[in-house]
Amino acid sequence: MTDPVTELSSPLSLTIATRESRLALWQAEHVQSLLRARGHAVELLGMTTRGDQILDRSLSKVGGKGLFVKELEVALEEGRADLAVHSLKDVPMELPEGFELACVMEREDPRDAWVSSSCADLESLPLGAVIGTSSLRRVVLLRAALERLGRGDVRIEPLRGNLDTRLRKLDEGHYHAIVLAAAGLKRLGLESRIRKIFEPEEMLPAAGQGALGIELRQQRTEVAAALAPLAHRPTWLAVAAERAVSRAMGGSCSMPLAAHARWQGEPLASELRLDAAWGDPEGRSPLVQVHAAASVSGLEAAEALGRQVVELLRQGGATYSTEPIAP
Ligand SMILES: NCc1[nH]cc(CCC(=O)O)c1CC(=O)O
Repeated sequence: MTDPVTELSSPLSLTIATRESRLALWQAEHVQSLLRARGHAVELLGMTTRGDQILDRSLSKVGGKGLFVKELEVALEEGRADLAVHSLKDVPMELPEGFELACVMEREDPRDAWVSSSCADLESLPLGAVIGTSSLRRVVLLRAALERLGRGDVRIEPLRGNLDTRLRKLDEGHYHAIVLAAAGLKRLGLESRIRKIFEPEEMLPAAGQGALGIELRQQRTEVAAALAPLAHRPTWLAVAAERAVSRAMGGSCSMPLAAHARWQGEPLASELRLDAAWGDPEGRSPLVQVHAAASVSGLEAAEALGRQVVELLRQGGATYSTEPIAP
């Protein structure tokens, strides 16, 4: 009997463009090993992106759209690499002409994690405590949670840098606690740093959080065929619904927007429930939180669910981002 894998796609020689943070390298190496196991020869091409260089300012102030992916796309365009592996959360809603998201892989834990050595949770923060995060989504969700607890004394301060940098800044005592994606910590073997996982009800994740996406040039059909076995349809449809929300809200990762989809039972066979939350960055109006559910068997239905949730967000008072995106 012939191997079904080699029948489907003959062995290719592939190069993966990747950022050089520890998390990006882990993700690229993960895809590299999966492709190697299927008989392909796979090399990595490490590169630095603008997003990696900006360490002193909050990304939302810089104009976060695509800061982590542009250089990788140039490498694909120039034929120096065949594919790029991204945290889907960092991938802009609209890819540039000629590029496609060819493969969405099975999602890691999509939730946010509370990291602190001194405090078990929000409730046990001392008076005047400082939490570190620069994500506008986390800021508005934390503010809402702190307000519910009557903890107007707690401050939220900017925190930037890759995972190791952020953990170091916590350990140096600049913050009582920080909030990070559980997926990144787990991938880097730092799960023991997680003090508490926020359930989506407490802190709704960002669109695409925990999922990996593989980008390539359109018309590289032989590369797309090689990636097909790595795709995970339940994740793909869930993140398609989430990303439809971000897209319709004009969103990037620099928006105070959360969108999270979950299969209510067996993936694909049950309804997909999509939750979204939008916060006023200036904190003048309360958080808008909505959800809807539907049977979703394909991309059309997933995106329709996303648009339905956007309609609910708008009815609740959420506004589009109309700010121009800084270069
Ligand atoms: N914006 C940075 C970023 N992009 C993806 C992840 C984590 C891994 C993931 O969501 O897949 C992180 C770090 C974080 O938010 O803590």
